[in-house]
Amino acid sequence: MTVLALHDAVATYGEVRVLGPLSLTLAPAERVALVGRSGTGKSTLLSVMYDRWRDQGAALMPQDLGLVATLSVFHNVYMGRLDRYPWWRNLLTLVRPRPADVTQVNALLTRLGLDDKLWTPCGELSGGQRQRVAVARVIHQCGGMLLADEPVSALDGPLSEVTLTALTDAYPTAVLAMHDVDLALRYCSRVIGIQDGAIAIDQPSHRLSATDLLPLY
Ligand SMILES: Nc1ncnc2c1ncn2[C@@H]1O[C@H](COP(=O)(O)OP(=O)(O)OP(=O)(O)O)[C@@H](O)[C@H]1O
Repeated sequence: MTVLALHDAVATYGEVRVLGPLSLTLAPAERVALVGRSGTGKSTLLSVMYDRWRDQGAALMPQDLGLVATLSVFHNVYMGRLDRYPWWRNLLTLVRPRPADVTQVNALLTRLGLDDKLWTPCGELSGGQRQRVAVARVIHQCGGMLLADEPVSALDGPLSEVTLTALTDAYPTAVLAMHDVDLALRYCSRVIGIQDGAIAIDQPSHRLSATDLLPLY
């Protein structure tokens, strides 16, 4: 991956500008936390990044997860790679999953504490379980970089740590919108604080403490 850049990016809804103009660069192996008050523009910035960088391999885990409730956990995770395979392979997998795919998906689910849910429809899972399925799907996708919107907001304690470790092992280059500033400081090398659609803080994590981020909230 080369350095990625946004120059004077702007986002509007109707007549209302909610983001920018905003510029930033992202270097390979840089892990960025986006922090800031609810409604300040973090999701909007992630979607601008996804629009710009998807052709360069960016993978997105959206805040609403985008799972198919009637399909099993296996099939939802498999969907991370739908566009890699021909249509007939994907169609066959719907009816009769290949053992190699099942083994691969199951290993990921085991790491995330979900292996007993392999064939459960996603509509029958708790919020935290569904969030981990979306994490497994984006890891399975094997993109060049990760854009994730609150990937562990429904998890706590060791589960949020296990999940963030799995995500960051799979994606050395990532931008994660996070509301937990302690996790953001521990798992990310750089913190960008967003305030009213603009960058208010942009610092390496080791130079910041949770108190430094309080003015954003
Ligand atoms: N579809 C939409 N139509 C109109 N306005 C929108 C839409 N989506 C978001 N907004 C507005 O854009 C602004 C930024 O929203 P955004 O979702 O990016 O914030 P956020 O920082 O991700 O919030 P949260 O932490 O609550 O997810 C907010 O003022 C919001 O009301």
